[in-house]
Order: sequence, then C-alpha cells, then structure tokens
Amino acid sequence: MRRTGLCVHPLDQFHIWFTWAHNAGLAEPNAMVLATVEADAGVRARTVLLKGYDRFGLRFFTNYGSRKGRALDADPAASAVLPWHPIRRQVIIGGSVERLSAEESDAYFRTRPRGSQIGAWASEHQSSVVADRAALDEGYARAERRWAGVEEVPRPPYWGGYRLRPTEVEFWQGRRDRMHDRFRYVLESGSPADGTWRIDRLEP
Ligand SMILES: Cc1cc2nc3c(=O)[nH]c(=O)nc-3n(C[C@H](O)[C@H](O)[C@H](O)COP(=O)(O)O)c2cc1C
Ligand code: PXP
Repeated sequence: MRRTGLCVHPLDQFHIWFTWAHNAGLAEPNAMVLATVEADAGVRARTVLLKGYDRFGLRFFTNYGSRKGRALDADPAASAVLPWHPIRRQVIIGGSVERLSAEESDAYFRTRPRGSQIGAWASEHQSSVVADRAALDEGYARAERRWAGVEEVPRPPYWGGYRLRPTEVEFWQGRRDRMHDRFRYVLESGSPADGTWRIDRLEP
C-alpha cells in the first residue's frame, strides 16, 4: 500500500476495500465486531451486520433495548472491526453512534424477510434470560398470529438502526514477515462527512 494511492476520505477508501472483499467472495464481508462501553462491566464486543455506509458513517440494526442498545444509549462510544482474514485485510473504525431516524429504520425493516420481522417482535427483550427454546418458539408463534393477515409487519418501536460516525479509521493489509501496511485516518477538524482527515502510516 502507498500513501499516495489512498483516497482523501476514509469512507471512499472503505468503499474500495469493501467492494474488493465482496468480490473476493468472502462469507459475510459485512460482519463486523462491534465493541461498546458498559458503565459497570467495562467493554463488550459482539458481531453485527453492516447494512450500509456513506461518508456520514456505517449503519447497523438491532434491538434498542438489547445489552448493546442500552450500552450505546448510555455511552455512544464504539469501535468496529471488519476481519477479512482470507484477503489478509482488516478495517477498524472508531467513533460514536447516533440512532438513525425512524424513517431510515422503517425503510430497512421493510426490506427484511417476514420471518425476521416476526422474529424482531418475538425477541422483544433481546439479551435477557429466557426459560427455554419452547418459550422462544411460543413467542414466535404468538407474534405470527398477531400479524397474520397484516400484509406489512410494522417495525417494533424498540428496534432500529444506529450510525457509527467515524473519527478514526485504520486500514490494515497483511504482508510477509509481519511487516504489514497500516494506514490510519484521524479526523482533525470538522464533521466526519466533510471534515479534514489526517493520514498516518503506522508500524506493524
Ligand atoms: C454474523 C452475525 C451477525 C449478526 N448480526 C446482528 C445484527 O446485525 N444485529 C443484531 O442485533 N444482532 C446480530 N447478531 C447477533 C449479535 O451478535 C448478538 O448476539 C445480539 O445482537 C445480542 O447482543 P447484545 O446482547 O450484546 O446486545 C449477529 C450475530 C452474528 C454471528
Ligand atoms: C438478531 C439479529 N438481528 C439482526 C440481524 C441483522 O441482519 P438482518 O437484518 O439481515 O436479519 C441479525 C443477523 O444475524 C441478527 O442475528
């Protein structure tokens, strides 16, 4: 990798890499490990699916009342890693999240298969303890009955998206002898979409 070959904006560079990962046929190139801060438990990470991105940030969807949702609402700081092992690449994004608008969340929810839409209603209390599988299946059946005959299942009020607004983005390309290429974009001034980004090469 060469500094001169990099895009000025990290999300433009991300687009080139994401397209490459997608075309390389990776399984779920949009799976990203999202770390959040919890007031009483430190840091916690889990996988979510990246469902869209632009210069304003990266969008993912979840239950706002889930463990991650509660953590993010209390402290919006977050970091996401896209681990593209087969092509020896990794992207790390740091920043803070904001909730998407209801319209943006509605628009995404409408694209989900009906079964997943019902699933969101059945998993109202995502991340809380459930007695057993039977209780889950009963909840799903109940939600199915509730929306039977309704053509478009509405988005549950507790379910929607977040935008991770980047302030730092690192691109990592694996190379021989562990002498990898690493370039980090840091937002120096302004907003993520149209601010000024500094680019530094880092030691591997
Ligand atoms: C590949 C993969 C993709 C996932 N994508 C999502 C997602 O987009 N949204 C989501 O809420 N959970 C997703 N999950 C489940 C989460 O990893 C997690 O189990 C769930 O959201 C509860 O997390 P929490 O208890 O930290 O809130 C995914 C899991 C895997 C393995
Ligand atoms: C609970 C949950 N919510 C949301 C998603 C995001 O993907 P989709 O909107 O495609 O179901 C996943 C993907 O595994 C998931 O497990």
